[in-house]
Amino acid sequence: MHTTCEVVALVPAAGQGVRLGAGLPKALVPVAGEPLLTHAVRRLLDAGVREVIVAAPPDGVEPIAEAARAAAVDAPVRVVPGGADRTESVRLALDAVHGRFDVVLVHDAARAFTPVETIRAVISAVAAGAPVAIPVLPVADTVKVVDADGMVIATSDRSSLRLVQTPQGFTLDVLRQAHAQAAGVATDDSALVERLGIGVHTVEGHPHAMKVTTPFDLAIAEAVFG
Ligand SMILES: Nc1ccn([C@@H]2O[C@H](COP(=O)(O)OP(=O)(O)OP(=O)(O)O)[C@@H](O)[C@H]2O)c(=O)n1
Ligand SMILES: C[C@](O)(CO)[C@H](O)COP(=O)(O)O
Repeated sequence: MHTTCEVVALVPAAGQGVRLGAGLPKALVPVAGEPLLTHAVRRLLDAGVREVIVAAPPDGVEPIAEAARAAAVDAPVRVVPGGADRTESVRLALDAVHGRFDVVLVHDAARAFTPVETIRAVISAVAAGAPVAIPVLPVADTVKVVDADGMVIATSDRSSLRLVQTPQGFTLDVLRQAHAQAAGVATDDSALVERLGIGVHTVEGHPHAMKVTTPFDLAIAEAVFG
């Protein structure tokens, strides 16, 4: 990694975790005795990130701040109220970035176990000149397109398909431009950049960057990382 590279990370953690159904915001759900958010922030700091800005549920900022700050002694963390969807939460965290950074990462709290090496690979790609870099994995299953009745319309060519993970890395200018100019909600931030016609680079993702979405994912996380 470029040692002089200044990196800020935005961590959308304002989701309720409806699909997990744990009865508390997903970022606070424990694995190995610590909240998902604590694991996520610790790995970002271990990868060399200088500042972390977390988007929290607007009615629950304090417990999120506590979980984020538990990642390290004097953890350089700020917490802002998040939005109604992931895109808005990222934009609100982005609005809170002050100063000059070479790279901005956007990283789901729910991908709490992303290896430090994967985070560094994303940072290095942007530091080396990519305006945007995202970690991806190949698709292992056959993929079909279905209609509203569940009938198959087509079988996709999976050789050109990739599963997309986080952190996603950007130059600050590109991420700001994407959120200012690319209208509408998207399921990831690189899609906003695509709408500007800017090329999105990929780096190799990692199975440990799995998103904890369902109770089964949580059981896997506890079995592997607990
Ligand atoms: N309004 C929202 C919704 C989601 N997120 C964050 O975006 C990441 C990816 O979202 P997802 O895994 O879908 O989390 P939830 O929205 O909490 O899940 P669900 O859809 O099951 O409620 C999570 O870290 C989540 O906290 C956010 O910051 N603000
Ligand atoms: C950003 C993301 O993790 C990339 O795969 C994903 O798109 C988030 O989707 P979600 O439906 O909001 O969990």
